[in-house]
Amino acid sequence: MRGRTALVTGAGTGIGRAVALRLVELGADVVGVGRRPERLAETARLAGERFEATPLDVRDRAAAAAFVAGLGRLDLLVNNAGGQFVAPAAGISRRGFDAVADLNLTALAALLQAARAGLTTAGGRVVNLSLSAPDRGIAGLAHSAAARAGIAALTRSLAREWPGVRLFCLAPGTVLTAGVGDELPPEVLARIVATTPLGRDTSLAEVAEWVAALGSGVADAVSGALIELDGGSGLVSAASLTG
Ligand SMILES: CCCCC/C=C/C(=O)SCCNC(=O)CCNC(=O)[C@H](O)C(C)(C)COP(=O)(O)OP(=O)(O)OC[C@H]1O[C@@H](n2cnc3c(N)ncnc32)[C@H](O)[C@@H]1OP(=O)(O)O
Ligand SMILES: NC(=O)C1=CN([C@@H]2O[C@H](COP(=O)(O)OP(=O)(O)OC[C@H]3O[C@@H](n4cnc5c(N)ncnc54)[C@H](OP(=O)(O)O)[C@@H]3O)[C@@H](O)[C@H]2O)C=CC1
Repeated sequence: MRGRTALVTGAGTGIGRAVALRLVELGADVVGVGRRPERLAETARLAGERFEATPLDVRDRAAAAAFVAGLGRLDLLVNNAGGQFVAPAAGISRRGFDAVADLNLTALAALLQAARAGLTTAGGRVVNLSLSAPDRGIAGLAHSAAARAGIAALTRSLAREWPGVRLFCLAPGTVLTAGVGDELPPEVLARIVATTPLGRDTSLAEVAEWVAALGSGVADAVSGALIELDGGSGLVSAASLTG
């Protein structure tokens, strides 16, 4: 990855931080964004001088577009920033649905649009983070599942439209980050992991390694693919977070 520039959204915590650190380790120059400067500063401390942090809310269209345009050539874009709240569909208000759809799909699409010129110039690669089995439905995450299924469709569509740019949709199952721990009680996480065919979660290091591999060109014969990094959980039955 030496000599290549990568942009990682949500680089201050969890998966985003692990991805940023792995890319730096492999020689890339990494730009990391997120809303909380103190979280990004911690990633910067761990990563060293080839990591540059910029506080940015990806939902702020004007700021995000200006920032991405300023980067110029872009070899790798990792759209990792995302999240949601768990609620039955009947308990999700219009604002709640819009907030989750915007963060996880519409803002991501806008960032891709802004990055198109830089990615095309570089013959770049894109890894869009999603969730395992969104197209099979997730009880308790109707808004997020809809948005994440949209990411897979967006990834395929752009793979058809943007010649020379490779796009991947990487969909982890359960990755035991602090973020997921804040959203889901341990018993729910344990139940999901236990019903996974491989009987295990997906580690941060595994997600980071997949992003690095896809970003480095190992899968250059592929574009538009949905890769479910979930121990097979999506094959058995779609998850239910409501019991
Ligand atoms: C097999 C699958 C396993 C699952 C694996 C998933 C893992 C992960 O995703 S790990 C990442 C964990 N972190 C997160 O998910 C982030 C946590 N969530 C948030 O940061 C926020 O909820 C948000 C960014 C998604 C939305 O924030 P914001 O735009 O600031 O929204 P507001 O607080 O202003 O609220 C807007 C709207 O939404 C309603 N709302 C918020 N929380 C809930 C809730 N728990 N239940 C129902 N509704 C909620 C809120 O009330 C507002 O609506 P109105 O009241 O109508 O104004
Ligand atoms: N952990 C898991 O089991 C799974 C996670 N995922 C997805 O992987 C991604 C990372 O998850 P994980 O690391 O576990 O969770 P985190 O909550 O730790 O990561 C989310 C990151 O996104 C950033 N972020 C959120 N909103 C914005 C915004 N508006 N602008 C810029 N950055 C933002 C957050 O930083 P800040 O708040 O400072 O802005 C944070 O660094 C998410 O998209 C998540 O949904 C998918 C499947 C499973």
